Amino acid sequence: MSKLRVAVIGAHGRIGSEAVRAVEAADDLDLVAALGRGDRLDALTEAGVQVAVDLTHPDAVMGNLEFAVGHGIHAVIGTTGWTPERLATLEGWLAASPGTGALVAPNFSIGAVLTMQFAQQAARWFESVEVIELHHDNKADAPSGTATRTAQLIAAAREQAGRPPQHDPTTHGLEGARGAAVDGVPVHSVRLRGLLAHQEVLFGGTGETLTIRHDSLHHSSFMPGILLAVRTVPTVPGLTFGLEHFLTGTDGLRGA
Ligand SMILES: NC(=O)C1=CN([C@@H]2O[C@H](COP(=O)(O)OP(=O)(O)OC[C@H]3O[C@@H](n4cnc5c(N)ncnc54)[C@H](OP(=O)(O)O)[C@@H]3O)[C@@H](O)[C@H]2O)C=CC1
Ligand SMILES: O=C(O)C1=N[C@H](C(=O)O)C[C@H](O)C1
Repeated sequence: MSKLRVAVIGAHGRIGSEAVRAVEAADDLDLVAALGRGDRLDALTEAGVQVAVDLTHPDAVMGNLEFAVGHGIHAVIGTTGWTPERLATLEGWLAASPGTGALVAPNFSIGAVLTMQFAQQAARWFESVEVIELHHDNKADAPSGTATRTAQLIAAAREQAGRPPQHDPTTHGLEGARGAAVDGVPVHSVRLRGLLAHQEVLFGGTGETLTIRHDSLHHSSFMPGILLAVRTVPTVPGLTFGLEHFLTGTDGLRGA
């Protein structure tokens, strides 16, 4: 069977360089392009790329995707900074390129995906909830894509359960002290040298709290999810948001 022809865009970055190694090590995948800043996107078509993995920057990702999707190249996107408007634009490009698939994944690690699902499950039962995300000190976006998605899922679950908006009695204090409200859920962003990617979801009820914590300790934590996404996205046309939609069995979640 012929190997899937894969490109990594952002190939010299923290996660991109790890993705290059993971794709190279996979028997069924062929890394045919590894693009960094300033490289021409034409290299994707010249190399006959079938799936492009974007791990760049919120300022770069839309241009990369317009080119890739416009040329019928499936896309796996880990780059953050997604807004409803950006997703709608990507959906428009996909609609004009029938058969092309794109997965936008706020987080490729299984633990982070489960954290979001557990948080969604817990949300209906607790009065208070706050999200704390902690990342390395070079991260461009805040809150993280994962924390934003987690808060959105929590807010939707609370609304579905008929929970009223959270009570916040704060009337005095410094701007920002209560974090950023994502759909009404406070999200606090810590940036600290030495960290990689971590998140705590804190729930509070009568006389009890529940904390769900996830830690990505190394960029290898994202690789089984990226490889699963690369292998799956050509079979799922249109836009998919969240790796959970590709997690149909544990057998797909392997390294090389
Ligand atoms: N979904 C997930 O599971 C994960 C997502 N991420 C996300 O991935 C993105 C990258 O993170 P990280 O690796 O830490 O960041 P880095 O800054 O380490 O890497 C980004 C790389 O992309 C390069 N780049 C910038 N613009 C372009 C462009 N137009 N074309 C090609 N390359 C470009 C940068 O080059 P230069 O150095 O010259 O700027 C850099 O080498 C972030 O948005 C981050 O949030 C990260 C980890 C997991
Ligand atoms: O920038 C990072 O490092 C990460 N970005 C993603 C996010 O914003 O959620 C995923 C993970 O947290 C690592």
